[in-house]
Amino acid sequence: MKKAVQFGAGNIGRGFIGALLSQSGYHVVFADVVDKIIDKINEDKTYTVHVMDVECEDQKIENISGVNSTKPEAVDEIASADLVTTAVGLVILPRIAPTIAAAIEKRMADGNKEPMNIIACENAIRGTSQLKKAVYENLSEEGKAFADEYVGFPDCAVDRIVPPVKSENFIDVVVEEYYEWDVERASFKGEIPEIKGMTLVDDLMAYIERKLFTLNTGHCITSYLGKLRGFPTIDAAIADEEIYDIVSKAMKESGDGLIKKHGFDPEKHAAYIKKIIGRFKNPYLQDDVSRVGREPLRKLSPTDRLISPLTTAAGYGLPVDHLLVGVGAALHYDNPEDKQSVELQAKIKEQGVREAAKEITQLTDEKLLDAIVAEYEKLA
Ligand SMILES: NC(=O)C1=CN([C@@H]2O[C@H](COP(=O)(O)OP(=O)(O)OC[C@H]3O[C@@H](n4cnc5c(N)ncnc54)[C@H](O)[C@@H]3O)[C@@H](O)[C@H]2O)C=CC1
Ligand SMILES: O=P(O)(O)OC[C@H]1O[C@](O)(CO)[C@@H](O)[C@@H]1O
Repeated sequence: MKKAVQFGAGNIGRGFIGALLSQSGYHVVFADVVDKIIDKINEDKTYTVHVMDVECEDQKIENISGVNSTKPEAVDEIASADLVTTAVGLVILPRIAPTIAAAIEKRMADGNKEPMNIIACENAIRGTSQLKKAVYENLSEEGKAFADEYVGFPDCAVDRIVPPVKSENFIDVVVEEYYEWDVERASFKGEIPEIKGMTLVDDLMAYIERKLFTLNTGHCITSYLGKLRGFPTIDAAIADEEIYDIVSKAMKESGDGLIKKHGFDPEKHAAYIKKIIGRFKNPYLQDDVSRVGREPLRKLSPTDRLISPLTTAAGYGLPVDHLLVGVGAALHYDNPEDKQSVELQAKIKEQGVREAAKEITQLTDEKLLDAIVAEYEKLA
């Protein structure tokens, strides 16, 4: 049986990627830092994915085990794996890189020339490439040459909404029915693995931007406006007519930029937006606005879901009024439990909103910055 190591036994690890791999005939080793989860996986050897949507279904996930990712056993598991996937969060990738590098060195020492592929399933532009860079920083020169030949690093886009939902068994997960996992065909080494639900694509950047700058753009604007108006969850926020109006128009503005940039079909893109807003309304997910808005500094960075669509659309001379409202709302995000939100609010207090926004977004267009400040002030 083929073996996959899934770094991160969290929502996406258990509710999406690990589940698909197990359903595709892999033994899945979950590598995490939380022993409680690892121990439970090893004890039960199964958990349930509750698909809760228009149609509901329970899926039993089997052929699984767990390992603490910081222990030497994790290196051994990777050294004998066919596939490694991650869903740990972008900031964690550099922390798992030394373990992956050690496993590649071990494969080389063992003379194991079977190809292995590593895919980072994170919300980011080319997350796998970022992981590869960190792994190579930890490899010897021989290790790098070995990895060049036998280790593939395909980038991907991942789309499934999996919020943490309390259930009787804490390793069970609640997911929406929809999922999309687009992986760059050209970067695989060896035979491309057959995985149910994985779509091979050639123009990955278009897929990443389509997902990140449609779903994630609309989702985070819903969360920031929802938080400002006291809505606890995404479905409650999107039910507010004004929020719905701003979010759908912001997604359209982002979409118009994407259509110009990637040549998407406008009708199909409008249908894609409509489908996503329908997903935000799923009442079973009870998705907390603070989860979706988490880490606002990352979300306000130049290449992420708020600023990149803004600069793309503005670059084509297209309207960006509702994206600007989204940025203004994000700057208001105030959650004492979120380190980045605390840092954001401290920066605004210290430097004023214009200077803080300029530093965080790295925008140089003075008119856009003026408009962001105006939206921020309107929302105050
Ligand atoms: N939850 C969602 O709906 C979606 C999340 N994503 C992305 O997937 C990634 C994971 O998100 P979630 O699953 O929601 O987060 P999560 O917080 O539920 O899971 C992350 C897991 O990584 C583990 N972890 C932390 N440090 C680790 C380390 N050094 N080694 C191994 N495991 C470690 C944590 O203990 C946790 O179990 C993020 O990049 C997120 O942006 C992408 C699409 C959907
Ligand atoms: O995981 P991030 O990047 O913090 O953002 C949360 C977003 O990711 C998702 O979990 C899935 O794409 C969305 O639910 C949400 O828009």
